[in-house]
Amino acid sequence: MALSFGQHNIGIDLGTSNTYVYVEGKGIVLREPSVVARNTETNEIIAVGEEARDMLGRTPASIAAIRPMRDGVIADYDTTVAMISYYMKKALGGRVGKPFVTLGVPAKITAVERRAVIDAARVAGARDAYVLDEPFAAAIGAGLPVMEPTGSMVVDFGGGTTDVATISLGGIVSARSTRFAGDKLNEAIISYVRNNNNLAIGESTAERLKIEVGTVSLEEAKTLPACTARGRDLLTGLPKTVEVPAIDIAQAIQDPINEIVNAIRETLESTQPEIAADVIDHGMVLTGGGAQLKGLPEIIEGVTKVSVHVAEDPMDAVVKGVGESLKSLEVLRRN
Ligand SMILES: Nc1ncnc2c1ncn2[C@@H]1O[C@H](COP(=O)(O)OP(=O)(O)OP(=O)(O)O)[C@@H](O)[C@H]1O
Repeated sequence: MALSFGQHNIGIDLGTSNTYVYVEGKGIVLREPSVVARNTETNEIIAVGEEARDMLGRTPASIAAIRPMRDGVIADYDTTVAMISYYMKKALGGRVGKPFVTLGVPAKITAVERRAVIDAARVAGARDAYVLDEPFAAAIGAGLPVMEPTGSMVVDFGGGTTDVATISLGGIVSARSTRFAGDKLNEAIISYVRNNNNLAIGESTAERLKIEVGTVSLEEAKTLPACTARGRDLLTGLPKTVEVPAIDIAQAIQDPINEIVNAIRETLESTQPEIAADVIDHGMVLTGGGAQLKGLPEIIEGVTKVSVHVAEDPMDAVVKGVGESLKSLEVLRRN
């Protein structure tokens, strides 16, 4: 679409864990955590992004560090508006004029949840807003031939949802969305360490342990060093440090990983035969932060017998795809 002076198109991956922003003509300009810190009395915004993330689990009564997105959808509308508005201004720098905004959303959310994302972007200052299904965007971002008469399969393993979809001829053929994703892995680690080490740890510590170990393979985990976890001893109530073996972390995340592998298997089972045949030929592509877990492609291949590839820069795939789609914004606007 030809833009007149002062108009800009931007694409946003409004994720449960991270928000990425793409500005047409510039590419990805911002990658920040989806966290906002507010003063609990005045509601004033104190920090957004990394600075706010560092406050998670460490705030006094006067400050609330909030993750406004949960399970892929808006959980706190006003805070989401404030976050989008902040990131839009940051991404556009001093540029004037309201942008057209396209946002990625999980494929299986309700019409009301979709509407809330569009409204939030408009209230945050968008001239107008559109949404694009995240697995479709991820497939574009991963370079899959989404417009061709051939079946492609993508698994977008994010923080709040894992979206699984088969795509052909510019549309989603079948999709599944499960809330088993990065946050559920963190919850599983918190509960494992609580039960095995009598230690209460926070979300950020669980996230660090998961990324440090970085594997779902029990064999590989046996070869890795233990991780240090600090938290509150549940027996004495005092601060404590423990060494958690890597195998414990890999073990802790087995159940949610199995749920994700099941969602992939079920999607394949409900796929039309021609699409299934294409997927066998080309394999499936993993995107999102969770795609970086080592051993995951092998587990999925073992269950589905389909080859699995991890996209280049898997966390950028959705925003890249949304960015690519801005070129067809005229089509989105007409629809
Ligand atoms: N190296 C890594 N190994 C394992 N998990 C990782 C790694 N890096 C990031 N993650 C996880 O990926 C998730 C974030 O991924 P991503 O930014 O793609 O999700 P999101 O877009 O915010 O979420 P959603 O799409 O579900 O709304 C977090 O749960 C994070 O812990």
